[in-house]
Amino acid sequence: MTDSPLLLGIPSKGRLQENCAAFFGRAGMRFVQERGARDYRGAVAGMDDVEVLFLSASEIAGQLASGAIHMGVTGEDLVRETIPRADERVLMIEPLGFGQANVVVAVPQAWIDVRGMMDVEDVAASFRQRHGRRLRVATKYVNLTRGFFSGHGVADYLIVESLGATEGAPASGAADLIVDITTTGATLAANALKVLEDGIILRSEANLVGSLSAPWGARARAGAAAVLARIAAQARAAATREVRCALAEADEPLLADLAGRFGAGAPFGPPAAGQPLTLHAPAATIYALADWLAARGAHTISVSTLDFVFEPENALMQKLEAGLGPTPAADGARAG
Ligand SMILES: Nc1ncnc2c1ncn2[C@@H]1O[C@H](COP(=O)(O)OP(=O)(O)OP(=O)(O)O)[C@@H](O)[C@H]1O
Ligand SMILES: O=P(O)(O)OC[C@H]1O[C@H](OP(=O)(O)OP(=O)(O)O)[C@H](O)[C@@H]1O
Ligand SMILES: [Mg+2]
Repeated sequence: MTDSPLLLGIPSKGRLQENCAAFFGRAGMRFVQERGARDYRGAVAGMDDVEVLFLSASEIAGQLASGAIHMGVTGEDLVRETIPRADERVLMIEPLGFGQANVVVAVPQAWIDVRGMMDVEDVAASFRQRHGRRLRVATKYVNLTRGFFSGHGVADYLIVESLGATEGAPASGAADLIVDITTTGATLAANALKVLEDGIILRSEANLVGSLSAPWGARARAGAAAVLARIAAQARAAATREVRCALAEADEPLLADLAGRFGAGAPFGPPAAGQPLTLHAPAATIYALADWLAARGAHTISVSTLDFVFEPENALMQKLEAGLGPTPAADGARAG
């Protein structure tokens, strides 16, 4: 009986690739491609239960939906567009803080009276009368567009499916307005387009996503637990500073006061006589915390960053386990 390792989809090109590699790097995961950069399968050094597949961001969304991979990094825009009723088929485990982009409705700047979706509804209604045809929307986000337009009562329009350079469609006459993704707005501006005031369909960013239809055997779960433990430990470390100081009366009431004022904990307890006090404090509080400690006679208040803080409980793995339900009795049967 075979039990599949965790199949983890990582963007191999495009906007998300570099940030994604850097993210896993910070979490202590180094990808090994034995046959060089063109090898589309890989491993993670020191993680036997994980196999990495290098795919495009849109393929990752598709393979999470079909259950061909267990976990992957992709944009929420692709998840919502590619997977009907996405919340039944995948679990958004954690937003990753990169790959931010908005899916928006944009119209020619020359349409000065058109500011919001209500105006688009008016334009759509009068378009056939005035031009003898329906309003045309160029996009590759066909499903997101349909949902958003129907939510705003716009029905009389035609989608022109676009495979690239969507922003050029109004100028070339291929469509009248567009739905596309934007980050800086530079491409929209260069094409004399403007975003409607209520035209943000989705605020997207890269997410760590789990598949609810993949065959989650014991080995895949062990692989996920290993990956999520490092990610959680890195995230905890990034939000925390370790503060050490010499302080004569670091007793329980003082520690309670520190927790209440600054959210600072003493994970190793009150120090023994003559030993330094070690605190873990939210990064944003350390200057105020240092002042407060100094006012109480502390000296050599030393602040350091941390690489990892591992704790026995892992909220990310708990979230995944809750979404997956209990391990099926005969894991091996479907695993490859
Ligand atoms: N400014 C941006 N423009 C487009 N996508 C962005 C931007 N910023 C972040 N992204 C994210 O990157 C994802 C992948 O986009 P990208 O164009 O890099 O993919 P790709 O590798 O070209 O894939 P495909 O060949 O399937 O289009 C987007 O769906 C989105 O989630
Ligand atoms: O708001 P901006 O910062 O200008 O970015 C938006 C542009 O970037 C993306 O294209 P990309 O460069 O990924 O090329 P593609 O269309 O070939 O995927 C997107 O489709 C927009 O055209
Ligand atoms: Mg692209």
